[in-house]
Amino acid sequence: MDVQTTLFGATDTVDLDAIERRELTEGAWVDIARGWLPGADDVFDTLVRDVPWRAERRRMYDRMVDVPRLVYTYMIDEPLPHPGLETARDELSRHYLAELGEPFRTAGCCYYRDGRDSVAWHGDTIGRGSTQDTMVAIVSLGDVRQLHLRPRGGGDSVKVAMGNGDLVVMGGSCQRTWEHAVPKVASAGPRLSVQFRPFNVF
Ligand SMILES: O=C(O)CCC(=O)C(=O)O
Ligand SMILES: [Fe+2]
Repeated sequence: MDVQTTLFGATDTVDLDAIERRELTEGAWVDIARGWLPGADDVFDTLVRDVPWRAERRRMYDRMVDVPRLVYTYMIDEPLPHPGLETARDELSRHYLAELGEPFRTAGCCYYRDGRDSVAWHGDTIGRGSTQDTMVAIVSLGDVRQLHLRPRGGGDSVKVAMGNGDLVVMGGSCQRTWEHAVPKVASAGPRLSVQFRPFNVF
């Protein structure tokens, strides 16, 4: 019996055969695998309960504003709050090793409580993402939200729905040549995002 079979039962394994790649411009791409994470409902419940969620405030020009989502980042070697996430990270590391050249090490978590929570346009360019190709692998849990992507130089944007258990991987030059956002919506239930990143990519 392999680890995945032990954790999730014989029919539930983390299957990366069903990934579809969408090439963007300038060497950026997104991989999408729908319903990828086994036991997504259980992972959602556990994360809502057990992640030490933090509300952050940021300086915006001359005033402090609430960051419109709750966050917590599991750093290198910090145990993850659900075994399914450890399996997912290790399976992603194995699947992408030849292309990425290193494993996924950290897990950033975001909690979008309702449609008012969001993340503004940005690239994950703290650390190496500003100069090197890298990957950010997102596992989405809970209600559906849209990941919007747009080329930094201008051009058509791309919208990717992220539903419960879906995997969306941004790769290649995506963090430095494109930006991404999760816009506010009129109505949405809670959604969690877990972003696996290699060392020194934030
Ligand atoms: O909610 C998401 O899936 C994306 C979050 C994100 O882009 C980030 O935290 O850098
Ligand atoms: Fe991001």
